[in-house]
Amino acid sequence: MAVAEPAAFQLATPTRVYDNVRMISEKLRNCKIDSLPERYVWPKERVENLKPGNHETVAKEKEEFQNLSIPVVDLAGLDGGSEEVRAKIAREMRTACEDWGFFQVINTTVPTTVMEQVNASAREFFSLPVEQMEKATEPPGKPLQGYGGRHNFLSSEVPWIEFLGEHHAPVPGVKDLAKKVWEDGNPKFCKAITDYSNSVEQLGVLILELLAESLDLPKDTYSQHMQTGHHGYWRFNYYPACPKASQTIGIGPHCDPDALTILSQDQIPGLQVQKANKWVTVEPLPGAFVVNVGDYLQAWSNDIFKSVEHRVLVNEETDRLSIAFFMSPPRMLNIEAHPKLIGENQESVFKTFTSRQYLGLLLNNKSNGDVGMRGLDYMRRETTVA
Ligand SMILES: O=C(O)CCC(=O)C(=O)O
Ligand SMILES: [Fe+2]
Repeated sequence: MAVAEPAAFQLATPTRVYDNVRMISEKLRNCKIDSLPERYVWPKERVENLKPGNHETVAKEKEEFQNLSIPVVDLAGLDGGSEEVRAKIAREMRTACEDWGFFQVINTTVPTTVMEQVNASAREFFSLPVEQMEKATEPPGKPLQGYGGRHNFLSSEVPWIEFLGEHHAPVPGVKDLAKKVWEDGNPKFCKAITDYSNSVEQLGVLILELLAESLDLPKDTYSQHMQTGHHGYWRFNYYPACPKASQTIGIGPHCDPDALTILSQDQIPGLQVQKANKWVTVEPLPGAFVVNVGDYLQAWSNDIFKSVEHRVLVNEETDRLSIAFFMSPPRMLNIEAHPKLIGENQESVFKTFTSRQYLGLLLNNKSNGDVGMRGLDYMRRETTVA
């Protein structure tokens, strides 16, 4: 294995304290400032074709891209127990994961009340005074946990986002997090997140089973790694309205360093997926989840499924909330393709690696899309890591 184990997850630059995006948004709206602070302005070389994330953008794209849109897979047929229907749904997912790396699922078993409660909890958190939200800020060694809102990490330009995230597995972190923010530990908030994480994780397991079946592999090929010691991480992404939406970005282009991501977005468009050199906006569908292949699933599938670059636009008038759940195998598990997917006398496309090594590689800033090479490209057999 050519990639060295990281000493510790480190930030490229020390954290400095700035206004958070909600404060800047308010100052812009009240004309206390008339332009975006420089660190939020993303140069054209780094992000092409920025525009506000709104329904007009979706409508224009539909015309321009001739209705190109990410596939929608309807799970309703699974209830009937028919094997043919299950195989058809699995095939649809496979095609979507090969062609797009993304699809939306509708008619899932995730209860509407669970989604209503978790959305309300996210909104409750992001309406707190900044000082209270910041009680959930983690030290720089944990850049993606707790509350994040005054960014200065990974790149010189910072994204227009506030987030709150924690592990659900292997050890659920929500209670400790809530205790820091609310004196009584907000049991309702903890329950909402726990119920949501459990339901969405179950949906993820089902999708991983269907994807394994679609490749003619045993059903539990991937889902077996989501039973114990696996990582489930939830994150609220909150993008306040930005009057200068064409100058900044909610999340810059990236691929997800996980096996599978399941995302619920509100009805404000913003998520864009790279397809045939175009940024295609994912049209919000009520009750749908956006599912995407992460880097580990691409490796597991021996490059059949694609972990595809995506990014998030912000809206000029309205805030946007998305709730993500990231699923990964245990940190020390060797990630490698099933032998059936590797041709005779051939090697797998990717070297064997663990997610621990992989995250170390990303966080030590070898690659985050910025340096022209994706993290997973470092794991291709033909690549030598310096
Ligand atoms: O907010 C979204 O729609 C997508 C968020 C995302 O890509 C992520 O959290 O990794
Ligand atoms: Fe993502």
